[in-house]
Amino acid sequence: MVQQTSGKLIADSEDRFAIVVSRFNDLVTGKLLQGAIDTLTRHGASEESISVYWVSGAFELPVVAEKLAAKGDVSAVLALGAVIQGDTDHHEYINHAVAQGLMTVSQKFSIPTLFGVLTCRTMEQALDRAGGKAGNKGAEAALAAIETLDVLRQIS
Ligand SMILES: Nc1c(NC[C@H](O)[C@H](O)[C@H](O)CO)[nH]c(=O)[nH]c1=O
Ligand SMILES: CC(=O)[C@@H](O)COP(=O)(O)O
Repeated sequence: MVQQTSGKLIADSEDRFAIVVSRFNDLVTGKLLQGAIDTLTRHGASEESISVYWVSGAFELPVVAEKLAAKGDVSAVLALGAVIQGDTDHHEYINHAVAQGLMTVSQKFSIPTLFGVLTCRTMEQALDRAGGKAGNKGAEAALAAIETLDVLRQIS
């Protein structure tokens, strides 16, 4: 019989969630943040268990995520941002650096560090993924945080 483990979509009362959100394109990131908070609370997290930290741009997400993970008093870090392509390749450097930086935090501290960063070509694509027809990447990150924490609890 194959043993399978999956996580419950109900936050544990001991879970503490840190959300790091970037202000660049805050028309979008504010919606990602609200989606994340709404999803966490709808799935059992108390408002008191959620802390929010604002940074300038997506490129600053990993350094704050690392500091929070290193402190050892959060269960998961959700990183929310919206990178929208301009006229140059700048967005590519940001996107790859942020993704790698957040993955490094996750693996270095064994704390779920969720990639809730939109990497879009247009503002329309971003809005579609911040509560529009393509969902809300912040809400997705919140669900992934809750489920991953439960899987980790079942392993250790
Ligand atoms: N163009 C976008 C940026 N650029 C700013 C960088 O994230 C960073 O703050 C700056 O390079 C200083 O280190 N940031 C976004 O979040 N979204 C963008 O579309
Ligand atoms: C992704 C960004 O940093 C964006 O603002 C850069 O725009 P541009 O490529 O036109 O300099």
